[in-house]
Amino acid sequence: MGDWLYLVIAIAVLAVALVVGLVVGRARRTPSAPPAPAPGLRTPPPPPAPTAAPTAAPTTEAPAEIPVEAEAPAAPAEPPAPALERPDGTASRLVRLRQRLAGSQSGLGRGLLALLSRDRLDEDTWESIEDTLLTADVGVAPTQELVEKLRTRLRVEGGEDARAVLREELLTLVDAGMDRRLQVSGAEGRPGVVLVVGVNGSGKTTTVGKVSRILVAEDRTVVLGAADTFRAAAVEQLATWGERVGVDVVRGAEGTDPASVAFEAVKEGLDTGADTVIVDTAGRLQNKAGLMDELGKVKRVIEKQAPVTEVLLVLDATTGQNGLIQARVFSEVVDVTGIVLTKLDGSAKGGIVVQVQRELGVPVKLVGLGEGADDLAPFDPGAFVDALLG
Ligand SMILES: Nc1nc2c(ncn2[C@@H]2O[C@H](COP(=O)(O)OP(=O)(O)OP(=O)(O)O)[C@@H](O)[C@H]2O)c(=O)[nH]1
Repeated sequence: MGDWLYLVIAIAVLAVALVVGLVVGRARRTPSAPPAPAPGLRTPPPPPAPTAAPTAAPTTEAPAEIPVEAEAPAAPAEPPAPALERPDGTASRLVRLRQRLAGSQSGLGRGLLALLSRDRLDEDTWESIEDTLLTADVGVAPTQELVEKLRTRLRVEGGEDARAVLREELLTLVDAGMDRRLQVSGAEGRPGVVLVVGVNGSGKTTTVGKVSRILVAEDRTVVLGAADTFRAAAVEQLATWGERVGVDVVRGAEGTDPASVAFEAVKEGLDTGADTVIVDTAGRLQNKAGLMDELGKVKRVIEKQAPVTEVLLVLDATTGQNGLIQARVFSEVVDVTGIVLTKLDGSAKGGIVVQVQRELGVPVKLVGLGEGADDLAPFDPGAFVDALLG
């Protein structure tokens, strides 16, 4: 009986120990509840449960197909459309370019004023005045005229206001009365057509691009015709000018007949109701007959659809007498209606304005004053003479 009692007690103790052990073990495995967040604080969302990395089962079978969505490469993002440039408006352009003009031309006026302000205007001084004018490319006849007038006026009126007298006479020489407006509008619902001519390297293509920016700044719609098909780079250059301001450029492959490109450009201008079509041309000056053939044909073909409203001759101001000879040839081949004098920023020879107007009887309408996209300004005689006088 005593043995049985010991056995029952031992079994009971064991059973209790087993139950206690089980309860403690479960309590350790059960995570405790997170503490309640303090009032006013936001608990960050729990991090996403990590997904198990797919384990590639070593198998000889073909790999299971991966869902298309997961496998398909992301669609290539559309390249962002290039932002269109907003060209300089006329007012800010003029202020900036006047300063540049003054910087390049002030030597001539300052030189003349220094000579005219001498106490005694002897023959040597007048000779120096003539030399200064000739060096600035004013030309022989205009120089003689100016010197004669200055001599007379200063003798009669005295030399107190030499600057005012010189300003007036220079203005007369530059001919402030000429009509310098660009004819960029057509009639009867047709676009204005501007034909741009000149020898290679004078700045034709650049001028076409710059003029288109002036028109875009005035909210006009423009089409460009890259009829300088002689040089592929010129076509590319014009395409870039057009892209920058969102202007359509009609182009042909290298060697295409320039007249057909000009025709297509004007046709597009008509079809789209553009305000102005500007046609760049190749200026090969191989011989006058060839040039006449080429430009004559371009003009004739354009005029089947709309009259040419402006023929701009582009001249490089740094080429002096050479530029004048070219100007003469072009004006015999086409009816030039306006001159664009480029690279005036790189030349102190602003006097070329006077000579070229005299030679051709056509006004300088625009001046190029740098390689920047908006470095082209309408020619303003008053501002020009003021720039000369410094
Ligand atoms: N400094 C200065 N450079 C200019 C000006 N106008 C044009 N140029 C530069 O002159 C060079 C020739 O200009 P283009 O427009 O290619 O000349 P182009 O007459 O069209 O010549 P082709 O395309 O060969 O027919 C370029 O490097 C222009 O940046 C200007 O007013 N000032």
